[in-house]
Amino acid sequence: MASQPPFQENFCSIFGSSFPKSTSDDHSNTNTSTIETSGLKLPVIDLSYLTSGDEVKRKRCVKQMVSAAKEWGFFQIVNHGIPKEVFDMMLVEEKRLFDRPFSAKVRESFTGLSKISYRWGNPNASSPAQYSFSEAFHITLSDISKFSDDRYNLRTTVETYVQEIAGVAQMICELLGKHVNVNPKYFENIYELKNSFLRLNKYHPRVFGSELFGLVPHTDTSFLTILFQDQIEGLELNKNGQWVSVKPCSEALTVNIGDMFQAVSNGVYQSVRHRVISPVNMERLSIAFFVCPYLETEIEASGYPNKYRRFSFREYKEQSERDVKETGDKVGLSRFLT
Ligand SMILES: O=C(O)CCC(=O)C(=O)O
Ligand SMILES: [Fe+2]
Repeated sequence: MASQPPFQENFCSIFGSSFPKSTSDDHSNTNTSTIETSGLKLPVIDLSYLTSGDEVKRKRCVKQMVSAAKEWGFFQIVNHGIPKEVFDMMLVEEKRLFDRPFSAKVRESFTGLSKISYRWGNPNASSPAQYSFSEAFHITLSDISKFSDDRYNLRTTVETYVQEIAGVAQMICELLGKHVNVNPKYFENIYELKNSFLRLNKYHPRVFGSELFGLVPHTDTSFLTILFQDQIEGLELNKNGQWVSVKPCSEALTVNIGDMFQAVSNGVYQSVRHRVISPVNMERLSIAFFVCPYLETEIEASGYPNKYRRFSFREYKEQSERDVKETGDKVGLSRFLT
């Protein structure tokens, strides 16, 4: 039984059978050409300096991270301390999950997850450039204990993964937050933030030779996102209007600032738009961990004058969902300016 969602049929039923030559066709106002990172180098931060006992090196490491969060909104981390087996096991489980028949993946209560945890394509797309050729599972931390089917160690593998990645996220959030006087209450115990979630992404090879989006350009709604990916490229971030490709590196995790961190840092740290270009002739897998507050958490900027008005995370999410439904795109923080 087929595991792949019926992307082509779905795309053609929405937009007709004419595929765009490339997604850039629909972005006439923006510069969509990608440049290599050779000239512009995404910062790589060696986290071992944080615990080496050398205060000068520790400070330099924090400074690098702070600069990257301000200038790029993205950086890669190496020597983060998570054993390789944790990622290997997680990839095995991710593959297994996506390899299930499509009919099982869309079925309610599959593995104890709710129906909305599985997503594919983009039901809100109003143009080809808003369509994502990928499928994903959203697993909130509060869902993990509900996994009914642990035949393949899915629950234990995901629990271990989240524990490890939440530890790294905790350290980064605290360091970045402290530097710009963000209220530490936001990052008190990240592993307990049950609204945080994992998003398992599977990108399908491009069809009809067209350059299409695996994931349409977006910013993350989280405080912080930590991404693990296989060795297939495709992720691009926008720096000063240009798309810069992020080179896969087996030892590195990619970290990015989300909208909530931009808000609480009063715009000092940048939540940057990024996208995934569909791979050629092969599949691509990634796992993103999103640190999110509870729905009722009040998000307050910490600066003078405040750039953003106070809002709850629920308000932000509901507004974004409405905007996506109406326009195919999230308007984001610009709606919450003072
Ligand atoms: O798969 C990737 O490289 C990026 C994933 C991403 O941006 C997301 O899930 O929000
Ligand atoms: Fe993202």
